[in-house]
Amino acid sequence: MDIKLHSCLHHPTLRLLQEPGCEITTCNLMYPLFLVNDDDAEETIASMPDQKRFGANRLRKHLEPLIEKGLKSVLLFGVIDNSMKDENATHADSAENPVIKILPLLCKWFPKLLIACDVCLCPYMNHGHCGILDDDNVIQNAASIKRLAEVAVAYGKVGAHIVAPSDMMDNRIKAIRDALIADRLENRVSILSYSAKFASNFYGPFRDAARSAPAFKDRRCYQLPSGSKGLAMRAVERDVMEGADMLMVKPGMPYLDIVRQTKNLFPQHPLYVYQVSGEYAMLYHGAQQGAFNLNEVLLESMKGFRRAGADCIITYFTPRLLDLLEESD
Ligand SMILES: NCc1[nH]cc(CCC(=O)O)c1CC(=O)O
Ligand SMILES: [Zn+2]
Ligand SMILES: [Zn+2]
Repeated sequence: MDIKLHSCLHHPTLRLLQEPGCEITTCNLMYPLFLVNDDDAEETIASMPDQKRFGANRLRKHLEPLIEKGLKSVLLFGVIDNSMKDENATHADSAENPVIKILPLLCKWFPKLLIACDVCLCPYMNHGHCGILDDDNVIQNAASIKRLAEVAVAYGKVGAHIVAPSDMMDNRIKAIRDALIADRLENRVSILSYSAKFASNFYGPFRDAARSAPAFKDRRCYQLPSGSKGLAMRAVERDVMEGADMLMVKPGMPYLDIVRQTKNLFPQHPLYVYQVSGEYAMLYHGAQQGAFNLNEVLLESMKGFRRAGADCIITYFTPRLLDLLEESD
């Protein structure tokens, strides 16, 4: 018999039935935001068109309509002036940190919003690396994870629901887990580990947005080589054993096999995928040059993440997707 497939495809609802588990709802999206200290700031980011760094007041105005459209969760990044950076990332958790300042306001303005904080030292370090360096510019792992745990606890104390360490130091999840328990925050704060985070060229635009590019060398001594799948799975496994509540693969589109492997290995852990700044820029500019329709290509990329096994997609396109979801109702 000739096998017929077109008979499954002639109606939109029939087509949806062929995509089980790939639906995109507001719960499947997390929106990354860059926060700065000047309350009235709304700074454009050259490398990331349509994305901005917000001060508290502008952030509130920006988020109000998005919450109306169903925005469920955000991921916060603090950005400070270079003059405030030092060798110990002092302002990662000081009273002058924009995340520490704005988080309590966000909780008050939007009590239902799920708020995650990126935990790293690079945006607050004068050298731009994700850990503390010794005199030979080598990462001091023990000192780094101690500092990262302090930062995670500080974000937890001001109301973060999720702390998301992106630094990739060894055993940071255990250090953060222990510190949260010591401060009795373990029932109020989840750990979303950037468990399979690859050293990637796709982070370029972000490093401009967050002013967090390393001043010398690169991050290959602590982020994964792009071809490594065994080591990626060891990293994921280690983070699960150390107490990660949720897992992440980053970047997204070039690493869909890793998304699938991670989901297969730990199906019980919610899995995030980060469609990073370079992917954002690539789709944005590609569409602008007429290579494809942005909305169409965006929805296709979302389906791809879901099909590969991602439960939640961290994407700068979240506002656009919220509009698309409204239209499709
Ligand atoms: N550790 C900081 C951090 N957290 C998230 C990203 C990348 C996000 C993006 O590109 O959108 C980076 C950059 C890096 O590791 O160099
Ligand atoms: Zn970092
Ligand atoms: Zn190196």
